[in-house]
Amino acid sequence: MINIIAFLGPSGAGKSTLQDFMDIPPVVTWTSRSPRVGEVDGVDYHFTTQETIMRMFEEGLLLEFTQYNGNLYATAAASFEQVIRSGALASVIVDSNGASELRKKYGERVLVLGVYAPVEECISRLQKRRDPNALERVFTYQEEVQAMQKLADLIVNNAKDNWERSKRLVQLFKKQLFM
Ligand SMILES: Nc1ncnc2c1ncn2[C@@H]1O[C@H](COP(=O)(O)OP(=O)(O)OP(=O)(O)O)[C@@H](O)[C@H]1O
Ligand SMILES: Nc1nc2c(ncn2[C@@H]2O[C@H](COP(=O)(O)O)[C@@H](O)[C@H]2O)c(=O)[nH]1
Repeated sequence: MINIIAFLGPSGAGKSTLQDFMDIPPVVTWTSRSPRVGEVDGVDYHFTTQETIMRMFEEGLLLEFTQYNGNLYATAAASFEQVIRSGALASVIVDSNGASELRKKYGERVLVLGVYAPVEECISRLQKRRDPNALERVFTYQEEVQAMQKLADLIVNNAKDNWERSKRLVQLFKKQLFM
């Protein structure tokens, strides 16, 4: 039985877009980065400080945490315990560290959904988003795609001319989960 869909892939590939489209309740993770325009605390992330995340780690409250682009990102263990206990289905966006830890802890209950797009498209999407770290974010593109290829159970090519197929694939996949 699958309880957790973990979206994995390089920055700008379209993980959040496909997560929204799939419409499976998200697990809200923690970050020390500042909110982007339009992001809401408790919805997009629990926005907090590095110190709070480190304290949560010391108190054993985290399943894992990672550093990305100068900020910390963390998943709280309790969010997943609740999903597993209730037999619900939830989705989360993580990097390869998060995906590995989820897999280690919950095995077959986790499905890793890889999302990628060509690097030049990722750059232009991040620039359109006015991301101040657009180029830094794609420095690690190659290694993130390699990690995704190793860890993902299913990979979606989310290039712009493939959008209709990406949507169809995640829709079909969601249907399967409820059958
Ligand atoms: N198939 C697509 N074609 C064109 N634009 C797309 C496509 N998918 C997503 N986008 C756009 O690309 C931008 C980045 O998408 P999104 O935020 O979903 O990426 P992400 O993988 O979650 O990125 P990050 O890890 O940096 O948060 C958004 O503006 C989104 O609307
Ligand atoms: N290991 C974890 N990685 C996470 C978590 N939450 C997000 N992420 C990763 O960070 C990037 C960047 O996110 P952004 O919102 O600043 O664009 C994201 O793509 C994920 O790969 C987490 O809790 N743990």
